[in-house]
Amino acid sequence: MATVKPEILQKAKRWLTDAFDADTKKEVNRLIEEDPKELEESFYKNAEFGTGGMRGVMGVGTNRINKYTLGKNTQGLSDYLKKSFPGKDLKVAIAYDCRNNSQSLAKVVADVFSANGIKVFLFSELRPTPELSFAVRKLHCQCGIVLTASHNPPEYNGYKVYWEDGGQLVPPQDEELVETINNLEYEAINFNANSELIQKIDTEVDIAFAEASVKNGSFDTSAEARKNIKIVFTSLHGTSITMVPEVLEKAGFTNVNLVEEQKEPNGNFPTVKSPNPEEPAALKMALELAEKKKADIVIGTDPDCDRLGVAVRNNKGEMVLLNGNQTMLIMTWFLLEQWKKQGKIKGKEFMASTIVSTPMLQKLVEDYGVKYMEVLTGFKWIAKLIKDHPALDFIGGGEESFGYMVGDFVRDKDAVTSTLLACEIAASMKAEGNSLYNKLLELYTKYGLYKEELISLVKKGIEGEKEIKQMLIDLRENPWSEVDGEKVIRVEDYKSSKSKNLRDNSESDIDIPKSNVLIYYTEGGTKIAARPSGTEPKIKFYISVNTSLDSVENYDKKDQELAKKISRIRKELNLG
Ligand SMILES: O=P([O-])(O)O[C@H]1O[C@H](COP(=O)(O)O)[C@@H](O)[C@H](O)[C@H]1O
Ligand SMILES: [Mg+2]
Repeated sequence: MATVKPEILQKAKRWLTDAFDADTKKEVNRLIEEDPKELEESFYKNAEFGTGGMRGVMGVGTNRINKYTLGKNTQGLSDYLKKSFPGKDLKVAIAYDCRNNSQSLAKVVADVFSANGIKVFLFSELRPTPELSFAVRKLHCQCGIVLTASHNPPEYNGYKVYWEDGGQLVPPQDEELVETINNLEYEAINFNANSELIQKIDTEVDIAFAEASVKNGSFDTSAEARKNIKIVFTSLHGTSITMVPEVLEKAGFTNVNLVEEQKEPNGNFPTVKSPNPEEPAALKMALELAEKKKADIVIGTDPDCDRLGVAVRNNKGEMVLLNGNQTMLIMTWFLLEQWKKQGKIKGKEFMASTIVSTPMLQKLVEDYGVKYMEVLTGFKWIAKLIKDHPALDFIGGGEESFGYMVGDFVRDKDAVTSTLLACEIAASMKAEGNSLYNKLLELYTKYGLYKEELISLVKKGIEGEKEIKQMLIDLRENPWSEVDGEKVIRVEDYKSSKSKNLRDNSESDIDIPKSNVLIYYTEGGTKIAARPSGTEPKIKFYISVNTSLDSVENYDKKDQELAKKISRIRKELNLG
């Protein structure tokens, strides 16, 4: 049997003291005696806040999601809220998703806040994450929490933290909060709930959120056009079932077919390998139903209903899954057209995306006379832009990772309104004798044909983390100088905030917060970004290539050329 490292044993033994319950101690003892490897994985560090809150595997230990790690977060957050809003009557809203333990962990979080004298609004059942963002502002809370691990595998859970603007926590608050949490002992967690301070919420917020979603996601498409579009929708066992079908109906979409087998919320996600609409396999059942029903559009949402996958028929009538960049492009185009039609583009509007998303978006947005802004990966950064620019109007924003945000009534990506918007676009295009897919190709003829591919290499645990770190160190030491026969002309290193022009060796500063991201640009317009995921044990490589497209008819041929180029790049750079 492998021996346990003394420092790990010391940390684990801390969990055998009176601050922990009998079941926890029993499991820690079991790990000490039987599973030193798992013990090390569970205790080698504290679970960290990443791109979208704290996420981890459920279980005992400092690096796991359990009532003690989340209790400590909540105790730290309670202390931090008191410091941040002195003298205010503090209020927080709490939502949870379909995952195993989400409901009981939500209760722990509610208990700890209330024990600290903080008023709690707790949804009585599972709800979408965007509804929580909405609720924070509607109920004038200083903070909000969602118990979810988004689209991660079933063994995960997590803790998303929202601030008073409805966006997820960003610097400097996130660092200050982590410091407060790390300085706490487990004995300091106050679990003694004050049930008088916990108020269940549902209908009132549901109605307001549904109305706001319909208002923000519907435009001037006729009632008849909406009836004419055949939709297949799947909630993939997640929270969207509580809201999306209702919102579609309210907006006048009458032909909605739900994937019955996936309607039931279930944290084991029994009908899918992974509840991530980014992975084509997740939409398999929905696509099968679409063939039976001869549907025009298929939409599936992730467990906490902030990301969505959209599939539509191509010009040969086959269903194809759009990637996040494509969904973002078509939604952005549609919103811009609507704002233009309504005479609302006046020079103080903006749209936003992230540094690993398609460069095509900027061209599209600026073509409409709208300002384009780019931030680090994560919708929290887009939400921060809205907060930081109160004098500007936010039209919408998205990213490579599936998900979109329409307007500013929700300050995170929102698969409720985005589902509605996707159906609205499909209906409006069909009514014009066009299609959503063909419209996308038309955009390519205007702005250039961009093709993107995300390569995610899974590297789990302590070893995986080391390997990912090393890969980025290696890349910094031996940067790519040529890719697919094209010279690299610029390298951006977001860790050192330096952008290096390799043509004249000049350097300039990058004016966004530091992050472990490298981006390469070649003379041929290829862009390759590399970064560790902040939500899963993965390193991510984002490849973007482009060419011109003279007509929609030539799309398939040109698209294949770009696909070949991407696979050459993958091979050359050894990206799996
Ligand atoms: O996972 P979600 O749906 O909460 O979404 C969160 O994580 C995604 C993946 O992040 P990473 O590339 O660091 O893994 C981000 O793209 C997204 O903006 C963020 O809100
Ligand atoms: Mg999600």
